[in-house]
Amino acid sequence: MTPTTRDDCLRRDEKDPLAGFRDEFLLPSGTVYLDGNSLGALPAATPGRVARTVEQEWGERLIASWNEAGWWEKPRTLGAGIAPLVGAAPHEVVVGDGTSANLFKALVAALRLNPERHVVLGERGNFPTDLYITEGVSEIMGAVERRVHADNRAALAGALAAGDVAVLLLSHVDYSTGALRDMAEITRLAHANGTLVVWDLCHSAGALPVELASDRADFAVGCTYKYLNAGPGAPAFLFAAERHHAASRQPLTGWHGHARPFDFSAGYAPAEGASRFLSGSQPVVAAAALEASLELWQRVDLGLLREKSLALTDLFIEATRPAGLRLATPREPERRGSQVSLRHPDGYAMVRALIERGVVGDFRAPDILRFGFAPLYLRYADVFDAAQALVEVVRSGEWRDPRFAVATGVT
Ligand SMILES: Cc1ncc(COP(=O)(O)O)c(C=O)c1O
Ligand SMILES: Nc1c(O)cccc1C(=O)C[C@H](N)C(=O)O
Repeated sequence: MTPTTRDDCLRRDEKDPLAGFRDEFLLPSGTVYLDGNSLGALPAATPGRVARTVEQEWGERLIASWNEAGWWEKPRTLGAGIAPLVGAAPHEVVVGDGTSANLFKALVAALRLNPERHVVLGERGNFPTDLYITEGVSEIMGAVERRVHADNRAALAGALAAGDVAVLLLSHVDYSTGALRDMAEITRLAHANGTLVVWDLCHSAGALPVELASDRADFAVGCTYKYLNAGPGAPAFLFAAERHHAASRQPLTGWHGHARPFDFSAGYAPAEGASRFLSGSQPVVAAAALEASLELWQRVDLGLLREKSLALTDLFIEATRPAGLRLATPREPERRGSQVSLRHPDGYAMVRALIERGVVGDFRAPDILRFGFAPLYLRYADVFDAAQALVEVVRSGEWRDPRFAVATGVT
């Protein structure tokens, strides 16, 4: 049942089995933070962990820490920490580089695994880096890029049925509308047409349970700075299904992906397993922040997380109805990520006015007011208050104040 009053929400908060996690985050007071789908909140354990890496591991033990503190192994140990959150085996995930770089590696590897074909199928309206990297990969690989509407099943099936698609790249959850795609069904359809699939998990890792192995995904990439709370610019992850390990050839053949890096030999030989997707040295200090957040994430029941996420998005959708904004997010729970998007041509000013009231969401062109729901640190009462604030902003017309119309840097 969707709570309908603030008192209902307070009662839901009292019974919430995930409520205790809120105290494990450092949140500014007086703010309802609905932008954890862009930059997640700071775990309370992170500053201490980063300080330990800097002061003790680096400051005191210097070079010895590559072995003693496990720095060399971090891409694999952190990958193993992400694996249960995305339904993968520990040795199928490595951490390193950024999402864009990992997309590049995964797309090239997938194209090379399907050498008879030369089409990369992407989706219209995907996050721009996915579009741009696909463009770059296609140029370098002599491939042809096509785009379909991912949520139009007939169009997707038709594009795959052409029989020339080497690889399909999709976002599991759309960054703009929050639409959740059926990974199992789409992957099955792609495979039936001889196509490999790369999934972008930026908006699903830590937002909902993901089942890469049982859904038969080929490759996946994702960032750790949104729902996984690892901090701005934190290292990303790459999943490669075990069945592709031996034959995969990625293009950024640096020494961290070499079979025997300390032989310092003149020729490249790929490492075993997903490690062959690594390239060069990784930001160890940033990795410490990811390690701290993953320790917290190991204790999260993803079933409970999904239940609360759907309850929060449902509450927000219902409680913002009086604002009269058009819903861009699917109403059916099984088609929704952990986000609610509403449309209005003056959405930018509305979001700015809302931020002034202490409710932080964001705006995505051309007309999307976007709100992310991180179940570990959001309370039902917060969501109720945020919805009320949005209704008041829209109804009062306070967003018409000219100072809210001026675009300001990063949004
Ligand atoms: C779907 C998606 N892919 C990729 C990215 C980002 O890529 P990178 O981490 O390389 O900046 C984002 C957000 O920034 C995203 O929403
Ligand atoms: N990665 C970001 C960045 O480096 C700067 C500003 C914003 C971001 C984001 O993550 C945006 C986010 N992917 C989005 O869905 O809009």
